[in-house]
Amino acid sequence: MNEAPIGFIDSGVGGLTVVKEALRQLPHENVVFLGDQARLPYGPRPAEQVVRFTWQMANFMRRKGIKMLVIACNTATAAALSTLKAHLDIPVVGVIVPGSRAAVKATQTGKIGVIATEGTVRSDAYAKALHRRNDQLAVTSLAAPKFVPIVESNEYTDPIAERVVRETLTPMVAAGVDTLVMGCTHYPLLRPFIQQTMGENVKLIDSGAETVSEVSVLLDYFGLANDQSGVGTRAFYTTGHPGMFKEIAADWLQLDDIAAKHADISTEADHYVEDIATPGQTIVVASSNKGKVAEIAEFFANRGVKVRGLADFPDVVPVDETGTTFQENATLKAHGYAQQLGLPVLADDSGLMVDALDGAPGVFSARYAGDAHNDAANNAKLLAELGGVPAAKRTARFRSVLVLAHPDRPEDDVVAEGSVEGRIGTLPEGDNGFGYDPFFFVPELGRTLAQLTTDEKNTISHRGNALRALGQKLDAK
Ligand SMILES: O=P(O)(O)OP(=O)(O)OP(=O)(O)OC[C@H]1O[C@@H](n2cnc3c(O)ncnc32)[C@H](O)[C@@H]1O
Ligand SMILES: [Mg+2]
Repeated sequence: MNEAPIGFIDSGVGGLTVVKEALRQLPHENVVFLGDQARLPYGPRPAEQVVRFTWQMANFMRRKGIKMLVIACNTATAAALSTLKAHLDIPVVGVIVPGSRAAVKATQTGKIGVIATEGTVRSDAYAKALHRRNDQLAVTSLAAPKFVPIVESNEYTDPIAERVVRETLTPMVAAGVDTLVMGCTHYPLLRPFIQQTMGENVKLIDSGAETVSEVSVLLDYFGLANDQSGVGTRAFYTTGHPGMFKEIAADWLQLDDIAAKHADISTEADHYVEDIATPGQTIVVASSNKGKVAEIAEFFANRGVKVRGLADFPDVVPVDETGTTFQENATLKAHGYAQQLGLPVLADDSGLMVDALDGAPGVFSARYAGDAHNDAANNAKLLAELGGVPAAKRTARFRSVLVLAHPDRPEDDVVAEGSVEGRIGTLPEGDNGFGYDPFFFVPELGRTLAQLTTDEKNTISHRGNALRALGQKLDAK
């Protein structure tokens, strides 16, 4: 029995048509889905770029500890399946072969139609796969570039969708096929209009649904099935906005409690990398600041890595921050604790730099008012120092420098930094975060850092930016 999840990746929500089928055919399996909505459509993009985007999705999924990867996207299958299969040591399944196999089985007249994105049509992947099975088949391929945007904008039941489908499929109707492959996982959402246009006698092939039957066979073949009783876990990620994603997902999957999360995959390697941090791995963060540890833990949770703070090591001797720069202090902390614990350690030294105060409190941010970590006293002192300074002159930034140190390779530090620009307010706003967050106003968001969730704060904060930079450096190593 294997409890690891199956990963499904797509350029957008289309892959959900495959997930829907997986939930029906394989209810015990744990499922992770990622849609790259921020960069769709994939169809018109050059194949070389689709390969890079697909690797970023695959590397994100590897961090989730998946046991099998399903490329629930025809464009990505056509461009990237062979390279992913060649490098990954888990089974990788694309949607084109299962779709072709079903079409060969279904046709009576040998006339098969394929509708797909420009990229898939250009690759000729379906015609090749069909002809490999039977070179007598007459295959008509047609690009339907307008279908994906209609589905992604949640207009797939509108009259306008019906008109677009009718107009696009005119040449396909004229071709007189008896079987039509929906060669893009978005298209099954338009199925009623496609069937109506093609006529009741034309058999529609849902490549995604066929793929799940293949997944099911492979799970048994490789002994990877999950026999747990009850329904498996489902995790949904989108690189776009979770709001619209949830609407379509809830409608299509008929689930009302969909928790969709934003995923940032821009820092994932766009090629094969060997050392992906895998679930179960633990990182020790050299900090006794709970807020800081929570933010770093949230960042790594998205990558399946567990974070432990110094609170988990009560016997450790505190390391003094005697440096004059963030980097010196972060280095002192990372090495001091790595030596004591004999484990790789990540340290953050960070602080607030206010322009009107010549960069203060800077490295002294934690102990600005004297006692270390008295947030209320630090904030009171900050306000007093800025008394009378007008809003426009209250510009400031947070900076974070991260140092990752290895106990046995002290010369091998990985250093990364990040910052975020903002303005110091006059009244505290919000209850989240820590330190100076309630006074740190981010103009683009119209909110303070204390009004954001941990996840939201990480997407823009100095620490989030530093963590993403660190991830990139580790992947490049
Ligand atoms: O040294 P460790 O144990 O990691 O915890 P610390 O809080 O002492 O951490 P620093 O020495 O790096 O001091 C950073 C201080 O800067 C401020 N600060 C840093 N990042 C912040 C953030 O994201 N939000 C609000 N204040 C922050 C806050 O006052 C922190 O105590
Ligand atoms: Mg400190």
